[in-house]
Amino acid sequence: MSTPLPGFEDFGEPDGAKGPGRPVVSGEPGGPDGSGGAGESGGSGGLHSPTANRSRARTGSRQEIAPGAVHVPGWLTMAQQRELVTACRGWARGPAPIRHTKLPRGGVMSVQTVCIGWHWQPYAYTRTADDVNGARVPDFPDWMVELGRRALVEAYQDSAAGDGYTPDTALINFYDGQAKLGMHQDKEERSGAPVVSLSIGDTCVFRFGNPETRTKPYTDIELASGDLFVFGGPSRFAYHGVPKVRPGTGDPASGLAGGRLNITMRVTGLDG
Ligand SMILES: O=C(O)CCC(=O)C(=O)O
Ligand SMILES: [Fe+2]
Repeated sequence: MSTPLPGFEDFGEPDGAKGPGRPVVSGEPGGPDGSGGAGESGGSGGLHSPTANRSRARTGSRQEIAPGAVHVPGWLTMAQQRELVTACRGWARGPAPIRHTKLPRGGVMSVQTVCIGWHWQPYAYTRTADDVNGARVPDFPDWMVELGRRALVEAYQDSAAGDGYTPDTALINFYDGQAKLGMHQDKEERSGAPVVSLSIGDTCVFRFGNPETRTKPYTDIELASGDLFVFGGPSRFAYHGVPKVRPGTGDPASGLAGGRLNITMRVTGLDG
C-alpha cells in the first residue's frame, strides 16, 4: 500500500511547492534534508547551532506545568522550524508514508503520523511499518539527538540534563483543523527518560494531566509554533491529549501553510 492517504497532500505545503525536486529551505552536510548545500542553518539559528536557542525572546515565560513537565514557549527559531518542516515532509513521503493510524478496535486516528527510528502502532514499536507498507523506518538522525539534549538543558535549566539522553524514536504528528488526540499515556517505551515535544504551525490546546487518571486534575495550556514541552520525572507517564487545534493561527513563515506539526522524541529502551 503506497498510495498517499487523503490529507497527505494537505501537509501544509505552500502552493507551488509541491512535487519532487523543489528547492529545500536549507541544508548542510548531514543536515535534515541531506542535501548538503549551504544554507541558513550554519551558525545563524539553524538546527545545528548549539547556541541557536539561547536568549530566545519568549523563553522567559518558561513554566513548570506539573513536576517534571515544563513548557518553554518560542524555543525554536523560525529557521529551525522551517528545517524541521522540511525534514518532516521528507519523512512523510516515505518509505512508509504518513497515515491515519488504525486502532485495534477498528477506529482510525484523526491525527496523521509518521515515525522515525522505530515505528509506533498501537501499542508496540517495530523497526518496520507493518501496518503501513512494511518498509523499514528511517534512521533517527544525530542532529535530532543533539536537539533533544539541548531541549532538556533548556527545559530543566540544568547544563547536565541532556547528558546521556539518546532518543531513538520520534512520532511526527500532523493535525488538520479538525484533528484531536484523546487523553493517553506514552507508555510503550521501556524507559523513564523524558519525552521532548516540539510544535510547529497552528496553536493547539494541550491538556496535561496526571499519571493516575485520564480525567482531572489536568491543566490546559496553548502550544504555539516553536514551543517546547518536556515531560519527564514524576510526569513522564502522565495522561495528555490535544482537544483542539486553532486553525489559521500559525505563521506560514514556519514552512507550514496550515495545520499543526508535533514531534515527540522518546527513548524506547528497545534493542535491535
Ligand atoms: O501533539 C501533541 O502535542 C502531543 C502528541 C502526543 O501526545 C503523542 O504523539 O503521543
Ligand atoms: Fe502522547
